[in-house]
Amino acid sequence: MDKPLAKPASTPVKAPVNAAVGKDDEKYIPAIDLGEYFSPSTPESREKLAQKFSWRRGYEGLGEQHANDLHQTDLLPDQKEGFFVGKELPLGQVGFARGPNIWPPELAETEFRRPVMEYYDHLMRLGLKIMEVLAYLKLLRYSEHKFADARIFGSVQHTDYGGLTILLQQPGADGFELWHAATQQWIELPAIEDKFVINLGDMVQRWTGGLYKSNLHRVINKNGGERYSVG
Ligand SMILES: O=C(O)CCC(=O)C(=O)O
Ligand SMILES: [Fe+2]
Repeated sequence: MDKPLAKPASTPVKAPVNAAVGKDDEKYIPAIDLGEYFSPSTPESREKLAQKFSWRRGYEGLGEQHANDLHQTDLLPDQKEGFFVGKELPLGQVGFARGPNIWPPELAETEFRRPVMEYYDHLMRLGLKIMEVLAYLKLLRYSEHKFADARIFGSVQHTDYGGLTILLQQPGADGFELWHAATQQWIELPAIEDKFVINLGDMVQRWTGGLYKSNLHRVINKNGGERYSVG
């Protein structure tokens, strides 16, 4: 059970995070002084934190976010600023928003960095709980491919609509094919023992602004028998 991180009553909280996550009977309220964070001592100290990094951590300035509304295109930039935090990672990571956090140097470790990361860890655990509700496992059996109709496949070409598909295929039971857009051809992916095929779905493609692709794939079971997979 996590301990609430509430500050002692004697400490003034200028702008507490307005979020509490119910966990059984307890509430987890991070004691993060946002007022302190958003009032840097000098504009230069704020500038040092700005999100000029490719991994998009740190400060995002007032008016930098400009959402688009398809029905009303004359809307102006948002009047909010933000601070983006993620898992603490070394430099040089491949992928979306992955790298070290950019912390405000003028705020004490115990006042800002530690409660922010503790709340981040708490939300990660909550996220996993929510994923338990959304995630499912499917056990698949494919018929042998002996169809005259060219429109019939074990699994017709598609992209996965969700987040992540983790596929375990029976060794030797090939049949998974991946569309390689650059060469405009299907690539056969052999089923290898102890190896997963990870498919990213449409939601991840949208989420990462297209950096990670929801790739087209299909299954043709030419193995001369049934084919099993689990995902
Ligand atoms: O069975 C396989 O190898 C692929 C299954 C698949 O593409 C899916 O379930 O979305
Ligand atoms: Fe799929």
